[in-house]
Amino acid sequence: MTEILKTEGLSRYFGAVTAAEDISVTIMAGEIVGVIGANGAGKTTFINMVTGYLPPSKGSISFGGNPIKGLGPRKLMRKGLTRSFQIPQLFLELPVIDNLAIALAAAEQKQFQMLRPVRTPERLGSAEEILEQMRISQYRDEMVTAMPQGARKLLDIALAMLGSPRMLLLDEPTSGVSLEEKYTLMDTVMEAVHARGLTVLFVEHDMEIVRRYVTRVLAFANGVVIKDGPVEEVLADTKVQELVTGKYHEHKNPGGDA
Ligand SMILES: Nc1ncnc2c1ncn2[C@@H]1O[C@H](COP(=O)(O)OP(=O)(O)OP(=O)(O)O)[C@@H](O)[C@H]1O
Repeated sequence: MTEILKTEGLSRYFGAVTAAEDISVTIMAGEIVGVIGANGAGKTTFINMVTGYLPPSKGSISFGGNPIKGLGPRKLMRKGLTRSFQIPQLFLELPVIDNLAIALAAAEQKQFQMLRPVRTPERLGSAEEILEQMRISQYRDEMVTAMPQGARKLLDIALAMLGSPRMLLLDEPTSGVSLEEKYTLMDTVMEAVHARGLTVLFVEHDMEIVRRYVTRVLAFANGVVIKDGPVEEVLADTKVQELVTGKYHEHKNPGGDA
């Protein structure tokens, strides 16, 4: 396997708050890695730094062997590193197909030109292909507001898959999705991930989802990676149980579903 993402000493401070400290991880191409940690552990801060949404205070990041620190999200997207969000970032009052066409237009153009038509045959073709792969073709011409939460999440992930990325960072893909829908959603996402040969790193609060879909886990606590290893080994670790998994169930999963 070849290395795809490497961070060394990655840190981020907000005044006196240490959101992330000295994060050094190497992800190999094709790995499916889960990121776990209690609320405020630094998971989103880490993802934001890697995807160019937040400048690190210290440390380095390389993607495909090249340094990427300082590059913004659009440049990183063109290099093949994309993400989805905890709360889907969608144009709610536009049809689903236009959300995809606009994302494609924005990715293609150096400067987004509002007055050019976004529905070109090529973009519609790519958009329809990904809608089918994510099993949400039935919403093609619906406004995003007409979609249930699970379908919105799939659309947000579909947006991240446009333009043939190599690596996908997903921030809580199953949050806000009902227990019954979670597995269908993840099965669909993972099928697309495998079909496209993507590397995935995803933040997840549901340990059953983590067990089922990832092979390796990074456990965060207080801005630090306290354990990195095979899923069962990390979940069996006493420190992880003390600082991570116990807290989840109290804060995030009071009814077993967050
Ligand atoms: N913009 C900011 N300004 C100040 N502090 C911040 C900012 N963003 C994050 N923090 C702090 O950094 C720490 C890590 O936050 P982060 O959002 O990365 O945690 P998280 O693990 O993603 O949590 P959650 O599971 O709740 O999403 C927290 O203490 C948080 O309050």
